[in-house]
Amino acid sequence: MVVKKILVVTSVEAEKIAIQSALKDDERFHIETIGVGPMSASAKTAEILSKDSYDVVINMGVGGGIPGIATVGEIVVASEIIAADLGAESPTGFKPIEELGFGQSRWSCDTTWTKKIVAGIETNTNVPVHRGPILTLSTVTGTDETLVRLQEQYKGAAAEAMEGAGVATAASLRTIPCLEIRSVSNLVGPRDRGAWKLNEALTSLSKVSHILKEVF
Ligand SMILES: O=C(O)c1cccc(C(=O)CC[C@H]2O[C@@H](n3cnc4c(=O)[nH]cnc43)[C@H](O)[C@@H]2O)c1
Repeated sequence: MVVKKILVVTSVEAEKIAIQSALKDDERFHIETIGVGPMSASAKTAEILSKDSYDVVINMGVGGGIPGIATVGEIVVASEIIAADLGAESPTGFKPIEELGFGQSRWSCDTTWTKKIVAGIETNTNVPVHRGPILTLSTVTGTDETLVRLQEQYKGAAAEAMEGAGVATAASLRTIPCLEIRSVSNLVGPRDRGAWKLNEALTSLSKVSHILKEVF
């Protein structure tokens, strides 16, 4: 597939600036901010996609790493994007939206592209990289209890963030493939906002953005 136009969406301006510095000399990339959380992400991505045509949408930004899998400064490339809190609680556990018969909570990310991105990062940077499911949540996880529940529910999940499933929803309505790449700013678990390493994560994000020019 010839990729002529790529939409990269981030939550906030700092993420956009980190990525733009790496991609500014490649006109195929268009970078926009879409706000924090799945609702804003979905609505704003849908609006952008209604105005121009794109071959692929990539949600990039900082995220929480699942302990034991991905740590601060490392990169996670989504194999799958999962709306982790979309469903219903029940006395026997969480039921995803598919089980309720109302829609979709999982979007697969193109294997060829994601493996090429991982290989490119491994070959050309010193930034450790993982490929695995990335969870989307409306609420940032802030307790060990929630972390353990998510780890049991979504075995192998590598990171969590707040926008991927919203972006994937908007992209899939136009049958445009969607990818998600997160740079880990903090570990998922008990809330410790002071421990978030935003600068470190933004530096890694900028480093790995260069790879996208080779992959597409
Ligand atoms: O101070 C807080 O506890 C807090 C609550 C909600 C949002 C924030 C933000 O700073 C925005 C989060 C922003 O960054 C992504 N992100 C980064 N780490 C995580 C995480 O561990 N879990 C979920 N999202 C995370 C997220 O995608 C947002 O765009 C702070």
